[in-house]
Amino acid sequence: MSHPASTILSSLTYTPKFGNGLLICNKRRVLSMNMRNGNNKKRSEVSVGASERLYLGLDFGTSGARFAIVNNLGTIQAEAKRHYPLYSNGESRDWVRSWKETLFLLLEDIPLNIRKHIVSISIDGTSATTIIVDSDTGEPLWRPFLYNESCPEALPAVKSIAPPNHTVCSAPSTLCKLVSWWNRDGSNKKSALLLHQADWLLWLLHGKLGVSDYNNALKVGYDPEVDSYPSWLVCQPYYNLLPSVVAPGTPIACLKEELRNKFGFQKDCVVCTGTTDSIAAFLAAQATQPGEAVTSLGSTLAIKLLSNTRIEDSRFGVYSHRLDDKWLVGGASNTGGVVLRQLFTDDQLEKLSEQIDPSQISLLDYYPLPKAGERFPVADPDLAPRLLPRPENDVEYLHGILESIARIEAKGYGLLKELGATEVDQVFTAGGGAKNEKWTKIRERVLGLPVSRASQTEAAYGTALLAIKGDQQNIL
Ligand SMILES: Nc1ncnc2c1ncn2[C@@H]1O[C@H](COP(=O)(O)OP(=O)(O)O)[C@@H](O)[C@H]1O
Ligand SMILES: O=C(CO)[C@H](O)[C@H](O)COP(=O)(O)O
Repeated sequence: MSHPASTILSSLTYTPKFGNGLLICNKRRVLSMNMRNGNNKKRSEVSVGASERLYLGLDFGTSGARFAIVNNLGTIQAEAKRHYPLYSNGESRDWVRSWKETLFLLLEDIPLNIRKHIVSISIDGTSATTIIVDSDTGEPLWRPFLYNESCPEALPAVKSIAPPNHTVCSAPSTLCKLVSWWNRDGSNKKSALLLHQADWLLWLLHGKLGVSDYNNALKVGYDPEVDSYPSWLVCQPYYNLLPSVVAPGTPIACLKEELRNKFGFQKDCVVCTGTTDSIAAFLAAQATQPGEAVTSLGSTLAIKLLSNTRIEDSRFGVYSHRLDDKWLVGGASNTGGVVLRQLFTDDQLEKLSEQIDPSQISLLDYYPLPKAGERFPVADPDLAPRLLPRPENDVEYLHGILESIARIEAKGYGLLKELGATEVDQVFTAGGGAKNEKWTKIRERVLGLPVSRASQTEAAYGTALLAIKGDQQNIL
């Protein structure tokens, strides 16, 4: 069974290069948009060949969503990103409304002369972000469980049915979220269905309810090695809530007619299953050899190491996603950019980072977390943040935080080696932190490995590769 994007990666003969012209608009409109053409000059309108086929990848990350549009050579034609609008639903945030609005705003942001050339669409979302919906209408029955939300009260029940140290045996797992909802009084168990964030957003486009991919379904218990749910899960009373599962980048249906007519997409534009955001980042980096790894430095720190061996150990938050005949071994920490954003603006990060000497070891020893709770390389829902003592000098403070996050990254890769994964020999960086060259140097020193910025740092690019794969399957 091959991972859909791996054959795409091998067939890409063109390493896309692009300029960096940005069109910054006000908040209500697109946050930024790049439009390219083959020779990389930024244009207000990209000229598209009359018969050119374009591919749309949408990344729904932690802090915002982006799209990348590529041609069949992987050349970027357009990109844009938006922060999520803030809506509240009583005392909690209305994430579902934010995600849905952002999806259709991003579709509107695509220039019309590009939209009509898009023949395939895919979406990635944050892993284990879970929505329980009405199986008839697709409308959410409850608020979503976010990727980093823990349901420790469900852990004993999950541990009682799953094999020891299975991926689902961790409080933030999708299965713990499902069991937590199932055990709530008043849950409408009769017509309920579990979807992941990417599945639900894709359903808005194709209208076929109840389909997921084997990356998103990993943390509810799906086994990508045998391509089925395990028997210990099939016999559970909530089994019928689980979505059907296919490979990422599998065409599900054509874009709904009402959307085709509203936005001016191609008549036969297909909508394909997606993946998770850190796998999309791995696909974007186009790492193909065992030992190569991608660290996603987004709001969170997620590491993915291409390994010949599959490793699973929920005691440390380690699990493996399937990629072709190999495994993406890794985990996701709650540390990362979200802590930086709590303390500094992006401009401050840039100016303070310029003053850091990455060759100097920081003696400040922090564990930067946005709040209590860690998933990997320590799986502890009660682990407290450690960000004190704060020095007078913010350059010194930021240096200590960046170095402490690098130490967490190093601990993660060291743990994968101890557990038997292929040893890491090169790290590519994706996500917002990839632009910080001083941080890259600190990480090289702490990891003792070559660290570089991935050729494509946006997960949306990896998801656009899945859309290419879906178009090539011609199965609709
Ligand atoms: N120069 C920088 N150095 C380090 N981190 C940065 C820098 N600029 C932005 N970031 C961080 O990048 C993160 C956003 O990255 P992104 O990949 O968009 O996140 P996500 O997809 O998880 O929402 C923010 O948390 C921000 O703090
Ligand atoms: O941290 C996250 C959100 O950004 C996700 O948990 C991240 O996607 C890691 O999960 P996976 O390894 O399943 O992709």
